[in-house]
Amino acid sequence: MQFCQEDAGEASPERAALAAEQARIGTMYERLDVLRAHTADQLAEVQLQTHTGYAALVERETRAYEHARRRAQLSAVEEGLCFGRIDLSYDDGPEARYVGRIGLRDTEHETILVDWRAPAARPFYAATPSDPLGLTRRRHLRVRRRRVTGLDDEVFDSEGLSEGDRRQLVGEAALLESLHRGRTGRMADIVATIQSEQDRVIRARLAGVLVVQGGPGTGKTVAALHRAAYLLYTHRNVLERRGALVVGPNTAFLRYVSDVLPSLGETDVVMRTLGELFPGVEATGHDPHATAAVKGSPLMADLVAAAVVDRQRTPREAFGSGDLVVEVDAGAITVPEAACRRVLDTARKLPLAHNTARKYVVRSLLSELARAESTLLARPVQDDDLPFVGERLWHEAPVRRALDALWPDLSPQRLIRDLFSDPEALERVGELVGLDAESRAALVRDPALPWTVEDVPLLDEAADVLGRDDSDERARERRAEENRAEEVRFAQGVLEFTGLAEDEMMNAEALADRHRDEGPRRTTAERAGEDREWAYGHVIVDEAQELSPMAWRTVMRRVPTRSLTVVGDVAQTGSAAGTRSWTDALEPYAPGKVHVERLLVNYRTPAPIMAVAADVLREAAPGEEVPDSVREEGDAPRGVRLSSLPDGLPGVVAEEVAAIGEGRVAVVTSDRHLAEVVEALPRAARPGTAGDALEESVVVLTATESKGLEFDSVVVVEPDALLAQPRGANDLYVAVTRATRRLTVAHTADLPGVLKRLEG
Ligand SMILES: Nc1ncnc2c1ncn2[C@@H]1O[C@H](COP(=O)(O)OP(=O)(O)OP(=O)(O)O)[C@@H](O)[C@H]1O
Repeated sequence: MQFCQEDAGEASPERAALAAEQARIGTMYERLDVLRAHTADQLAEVQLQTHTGYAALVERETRAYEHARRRAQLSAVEEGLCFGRIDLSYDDGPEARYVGRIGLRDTEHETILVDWRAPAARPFYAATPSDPLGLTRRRHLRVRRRRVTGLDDEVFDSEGLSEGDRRQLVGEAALLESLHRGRTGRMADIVATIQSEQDRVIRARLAGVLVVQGGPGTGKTVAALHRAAYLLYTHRNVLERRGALVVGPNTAFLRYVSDVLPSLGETDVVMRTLGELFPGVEATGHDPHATAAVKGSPLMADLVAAAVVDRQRTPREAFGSGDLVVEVDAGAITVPEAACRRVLDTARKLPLAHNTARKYVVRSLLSELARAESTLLARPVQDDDLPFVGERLWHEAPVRRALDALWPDLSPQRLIRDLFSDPEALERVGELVGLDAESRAALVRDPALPWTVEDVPLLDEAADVLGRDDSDERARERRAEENRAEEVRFAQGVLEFTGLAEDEMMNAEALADRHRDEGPRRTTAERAGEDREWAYGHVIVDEAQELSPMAWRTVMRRVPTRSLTVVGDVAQTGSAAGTRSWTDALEPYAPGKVHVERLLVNYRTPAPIMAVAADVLREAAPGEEVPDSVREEGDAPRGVRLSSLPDGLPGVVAEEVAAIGEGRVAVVTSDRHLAEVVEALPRAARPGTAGDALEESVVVLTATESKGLEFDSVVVVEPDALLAQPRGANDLYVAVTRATRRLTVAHTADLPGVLKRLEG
């Protein structure tokens, strides 16, 4: 049942209902205005405080931080502050509960608006006719600029409604209205129209690995982002300290989804592509399919470990002589082979990473060299003095060079660059771990080339095996830890003294953390983003089917608690070493703790386009189900035969631009035709160039780049070339499922069999 301002008659009950809701909504906005003014006053007042001393400073900074955050939150909720109402029936009478972006209380502390993430709001999303959760009615409110423009009611009246399907949509009219809106190049939040199957995903418990598997357009991404907002709200204490990380396939995608969390009032989340997970490297390019397949394979972990051992050499391996002979100022000094071997064997057995064990190697060999020098000079030296003599020798270049050749200080970049640019080393190390000649050849690269996305997990693996000589740092940390308990006690005192503890603005641990070395200005997200070893409280991985076994190792290092949301569709896997089975990929990391939820309804693509997609899916992933489209009706997809791309494509694209009006068109092509398509459409945008390509009216993308995105109209170019790519059927499936309204397939050759439906 649905009504809006325009169709409400003079004194109709509908008009009365609108007026009543308008009054309620008006009260909420009045309250919002009061709170905003109050928060602005509080912030100004805090900023003017001039008391000195640590407690006053802490109080000022904590209050300023929280007031500023509250102010940002209050200003982000202006549009769509309240979007729903649920009516519940209790023995002692009915209750009407309003649901919105944030919670609000009136001056009497009575709740006038429930935060959408709060347990009290759950029935709004989760109730179905077969399980109404105590609701008699659910109402969606359409509000524009503080004015109630329409209502959409569902009555959960057991007398009047038949047993419904559990998957029945909630608020169908509100949902369809939001789905019909033109695309803007940025994903919007769906807080007003979350569906019950999505709500289960959003509110699932924090612990363990939640996999959200679903076909294209089933709302996996948007549900995962709402889950992040929900978790940050519900588990603020844990997540504020450890932070949350969202991993997406590329920067265009991250930009596409970047408005969702701020619109839900959450800004403190780290968003990274896989190519950015290793601080200091920003990889965007990909390796060719064959190389990517090798680099993603779990054998690479063995290869990296073996490459490190390969750099730990005896004098014979490094210089061709059994003894270590070094030319120093005093003359040639010699450490016998047996002594060298003893030091190196011991170092290899130490339970230490390579760079940490180096300290032992260097110290021990310097002592041996010091002894050798004293023999050469016939000047006996006491054992106690060896370190000093060694220290002096360390300043002689030949000594450093010799020790570096035996056990070098290695950065991950140096290890991988040296290995991949040295076919002999690759052969030596590769053979040890069982890597065949073809795979070894695929790894050889020019050291001057930039890192690829597929290199990043290898660098991360190397960093793990190499370790860092962080003994100074650790000594500092030990001292800091000793102070920490004291600081937490002190912070607790400050919180109690200032009354901040009662306001629940902050806990003592978080306050103590904030005032440690780094000072209060850096947010958790900033600190986490720069630290490779940061352990996040929760990690969300989107388009997760693209992750190789090596990439999973990288992600898992960032979340030792294994609290993850993994979002993807194994039918869309395009990358060479991508995931085919969630269980195989994830169970080893969290045995018994992997839970798969399936989303089955497609909110993006109308049924006529999904019929085309279904034919492609049978080829790409036989046995996988095509999700049901919410929208039955839609423009018929079409095939257009062109004499050539330059002659025909601009006309097809112009027709699409005209057909969709304000919306966005994507031209999706194979890697092979990319340059030709770009040339044929000189005014179309490309990702990675200035500005936001997705906000332009026409953008050209490869199938890989189009993953996770959506457009009002999609023109797929030369489908046979897409099919000919490795995992080409998956790529074509991705391409044809990006459209929200129109799909055109432009081709110069015959249409491939899977698209025969478009002939005629
Ligand atoms: N409950 C909902 N209300 C309104 N819009 C929705 C809802 N669920 C999903 N959508 C919309 O459907 C579209 C597809 O959602 P999303 O991109 O999250 O799907 P996906 O499953 O991640 O797709 P893909 O696998 O193709 O990347 C988006 O525009 C999203 O806003």
